[in-house]
Amino acid sequence: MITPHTTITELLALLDRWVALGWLRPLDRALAGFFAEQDDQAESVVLLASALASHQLGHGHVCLDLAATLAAPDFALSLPPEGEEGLADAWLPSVQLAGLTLAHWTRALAASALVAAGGETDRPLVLHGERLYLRRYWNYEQGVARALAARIGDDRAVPDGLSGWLARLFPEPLLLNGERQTDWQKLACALAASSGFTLITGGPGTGKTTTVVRLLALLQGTAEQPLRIRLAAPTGKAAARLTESIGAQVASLPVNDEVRARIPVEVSTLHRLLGSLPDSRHFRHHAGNPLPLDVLVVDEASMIDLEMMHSLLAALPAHARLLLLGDKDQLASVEAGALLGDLCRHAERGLYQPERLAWLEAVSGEQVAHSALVAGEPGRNALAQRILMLRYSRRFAGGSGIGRLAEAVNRQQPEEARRHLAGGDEVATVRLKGEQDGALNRLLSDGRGQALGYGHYLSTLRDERPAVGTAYGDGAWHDWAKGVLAAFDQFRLLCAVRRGPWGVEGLNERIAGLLHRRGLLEGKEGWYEGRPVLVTRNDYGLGLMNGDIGIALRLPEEDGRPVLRVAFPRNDGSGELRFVLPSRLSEVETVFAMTVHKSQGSEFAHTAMILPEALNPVLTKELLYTGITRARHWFTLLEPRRGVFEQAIARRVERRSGLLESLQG
Ligand SMILES: Nc1ncnc2c1ncn2[C@@H]1O[C@H](COP(=O)(O)OP(=O)(O)OP(=O)(O)O)[C@@H](O)[C@H]1O
Repeated sequence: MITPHTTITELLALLDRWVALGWLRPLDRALAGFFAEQDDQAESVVLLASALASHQLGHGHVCLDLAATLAAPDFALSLPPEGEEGLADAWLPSVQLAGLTLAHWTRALAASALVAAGGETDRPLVLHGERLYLRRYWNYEQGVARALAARIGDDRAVPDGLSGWLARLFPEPLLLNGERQTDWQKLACALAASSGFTLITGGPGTGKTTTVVRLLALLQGTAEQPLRIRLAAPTGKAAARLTESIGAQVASLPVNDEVRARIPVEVSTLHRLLGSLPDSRHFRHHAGNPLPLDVLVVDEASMIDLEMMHSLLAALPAHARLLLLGDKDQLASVEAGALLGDLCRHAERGLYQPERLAWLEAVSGEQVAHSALVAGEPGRNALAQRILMLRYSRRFAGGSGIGRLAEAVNRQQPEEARRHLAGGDEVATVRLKGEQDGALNRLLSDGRGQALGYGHYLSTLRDERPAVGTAYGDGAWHDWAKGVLAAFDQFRLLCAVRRGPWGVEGLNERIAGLLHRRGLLEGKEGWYEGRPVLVTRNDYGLGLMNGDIGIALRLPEEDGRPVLRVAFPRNDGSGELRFVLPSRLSEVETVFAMTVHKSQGSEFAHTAMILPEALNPVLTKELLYTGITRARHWFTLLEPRRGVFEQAIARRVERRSGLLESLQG
């Protein structure tokens, strides 16, 4: 157990033990060892804090929150990792840290030569209140806070004729059951038209894309010079999805062709926008070489991590408008930082200044009314004036089971959520009896009712294959591959965890085996036709990004010989495919089942989510909400044990960062 008297040798032995258990990364342990060499006076609790701060980065936290760590060590540090409950209890942080007090820990850190506690710039660790940062992440957080603060203060001249434009772009009053409702989309447009920085948050189908397309029309239509507008998203998949939805929206805008032609319909990834440099965390665009644009829209902003946000803000010219779109209730990025969640912490309550609200009402002709709204305090809540939450989902309007289930989970109402799970065709739950449960196998291959399973894409693969003898280069191969990829997106199994019987790894093996047994797949190991794969690492040479999904298909070579190649969508809005030989793909894994984290930015007509048998650190209401909202038409919850769903609803992600505090000064 760690106490103020623990020696460095004892501490490093504990860290070694945690590494051996797979609880800490070798990198986290190495950092503590490095600091021990740098400072022979270092106290063991300082070295411990450095290893834990590094460990927390691997779990998405920008810093180590000392108080939260001591209050609930195992939960705060996400230990033991999923699937290892009950093992090695003596090594749990709750046991090992029991002898440490917050007062002693912060005092030791503040006194350490390794730690900047009063603005020193040459120390590798930074203590701010009860939060300990590795220097690089402190710099990112401060950089982002400074850049955002400048943009939050950036009021723009109100475009000429704003009211008229709003009336033209939003011609119909929003009616719900015959009653007039506040049109938050129109308000978001008014808010964004008068700001250099706007954040629009809303659940699935609340109209974020529609709003931004209309806003872009308004900005182009009222600009003196044509504006250079760029659209981006954190992943290729999210970019492709936005590209798809934006095209139709632009086509139906009530504006003249000149304005319409100036609204881009292509969406790139943030990496491509910034110009990623191979094998480097740096980009071609930065403060010294800013992006050549006037307006930047970033969708799926919940997936932007702190480092990316730092790079993005640095590369954005001061005059450019920035619009962030996203769903604040979704899981944050896997990397450190939960920016959207941090920035939107008060979005439900609005916190608009009375004069700002009065202006918004006057210019839009809307009445701002919602029971959750609270007025902002005079001279405060500057950030809140730039944020608008869309509150009405058109996709999940009225009686939608998926919408109601997602909302109940988001509001942490387990009983209500359970009621929605019981009702109807759209949403269903299946109680599993074991790993080889017949109902599970049927669902995976055949789906349920109209909701499809994996058998669907495999029958597309088999039945729509071009006739024998169709030549290499014939467009029929391309169309077939596109059809198979689209059919695969009709259904996906999502898992909360990677390990254990209900984790991605085991399930992928079992599903391949199942489909093989049923004669739907020719193989179940290695490369076989129909194998769906997920790219797990960016490969700039091949133009594949982490998260891209492809399917192995047999196509003819130039000489007619059939060869297995993996078809990937290009994800650049072109609708084109790229075919890659399996031998060139080293960082891929089979993806019948995928984690909820990896599914962010994607949607499937039928989404099934399987929970593990016991609660573990990753199970939170955000994870459930993100999984449920991946479903477009049908959602199925698979439960090996009753009760885990309810327990997960009761827990929230608590990402540690000081961004909001820094912004509010
Ligand atoms: N003001 C509106 N009037 C009519 N239809 C609308 C309006 N706003 C949105 N819609 C429709 O509602 C659906 C969802 O809108 P949109 O795609 O803009 O939402 P979103 O929040 O961007 O969704 P996602 O969750 O996919 O990101 C679309 O079919 C869109 O055409």
